[in-house]
Amino acid sequence: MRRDKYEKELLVAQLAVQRAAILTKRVFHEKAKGTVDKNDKSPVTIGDFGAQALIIAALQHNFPDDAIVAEEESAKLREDEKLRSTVWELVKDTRLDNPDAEALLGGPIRDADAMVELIDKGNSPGGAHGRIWAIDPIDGTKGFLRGGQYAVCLALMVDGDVKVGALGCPNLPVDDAARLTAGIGENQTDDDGHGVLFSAVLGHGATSRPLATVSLDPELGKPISMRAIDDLTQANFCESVEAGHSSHGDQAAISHRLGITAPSVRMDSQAKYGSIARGAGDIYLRLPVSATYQEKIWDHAAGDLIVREAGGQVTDVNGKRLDFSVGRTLANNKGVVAAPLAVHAKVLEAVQEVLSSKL
Ligand SMILES: Nc1ncnc2c1ncn2[C@@H]1O[C@H](COP(=O)(O)O)[C@@H](O)[C@H]1OP(=O)(O)O
Ligand SMILES: [Mg+2]
Ligand SMILES: [Mg+2]
Ligand SMILES: [Mg+2]
Repeated sequence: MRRDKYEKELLVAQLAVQRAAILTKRVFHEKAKGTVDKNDKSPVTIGDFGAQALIIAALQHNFPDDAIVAEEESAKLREDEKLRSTVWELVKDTRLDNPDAEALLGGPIRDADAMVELIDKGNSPGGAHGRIWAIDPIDGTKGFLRGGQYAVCLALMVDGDVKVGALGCPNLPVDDAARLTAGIGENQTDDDGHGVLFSAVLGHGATSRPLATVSLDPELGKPISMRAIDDLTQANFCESVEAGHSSHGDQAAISHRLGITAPSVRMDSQAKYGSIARGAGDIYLRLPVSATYQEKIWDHAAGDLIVREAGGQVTDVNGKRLDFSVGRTLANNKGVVAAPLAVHAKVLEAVQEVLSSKL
């Protein structure tokens, strides 16, 4: 079956993520310099709002009829004049160092009022109909603050199915061959050799390219694929840093059951999906810690597609594909199990054995 290549959507998504990541990197460095408060939540707040505004501006310019589900809303900015002007100062001079690319995204936002309004365009309830973009302007808040991993995430869903995904990971190595190491979740840098942009279009594979390379050529990326692994004992698995986001205990039991000897690699954000998609790691486990938490679509949409297009399978703990068609959350799913297609069933079996042994 011939599938739509979504060329313009992919290009706009890539450039929008690249532009937003310029802003998040500036915020990170200004935090380090003490220009923004290091100790409260303000760096991430500034980065979240600024990145979301820039991405929505690009989407509205190119696809004005599309709906948007984004993580943040503008209430805090409307009531805090100082925060609003801090964010605006950053947004107003964040641009791509490529005039054609910048023009494609619609150029600068008009003023601070327009910026605040753009942020609120991300309030769609989501659902199973039409074109809906999902945005997480900074995924992995804690990683961003720690100087570990975070991601700028954007995906397009059409009738509830993810068609296009882009993930900007400023602190991951550019080199696809760099295996995950224990220290990747902290004290990373976005200097030379770091910053990668993963993307995928349904039916057309997944790619990676340097986050810093701004180009109007959507074909610039190198194809990525998961590592072929038949001996699961040699697998390398990754999980959240935060014990409150997924069950480290269950994940350790699953990995033990699979005979995996390497310790887990802990890192924040959808950088985990990108990392396994390019074979830097093999398995991503996200076992629920709470019976009530519903995963958000913007935390998974891009990563789910990128892993599947790289030869992986992504399901929940019951073996169901992630269902992006039911609103702003993955209300029909529990947890995430992502692994190369050939071994996913085996991993899922271990997941279910561990979970049923707890009942
Ligand atoms: N109680 C929770 N359980 C699972 N995920 C959570 C929870 N609270 C927040 N998150 C979100 O989980 C994602 C991070 O997951 P990870 O631990 O894999 O890095 C983030 O999107 C974070 O939001 P945020 O986007 O604000 O950082
Ligand atoms: Mg998130
Ligand atoms: Mg976020
Ligand atoms: Mg958040």
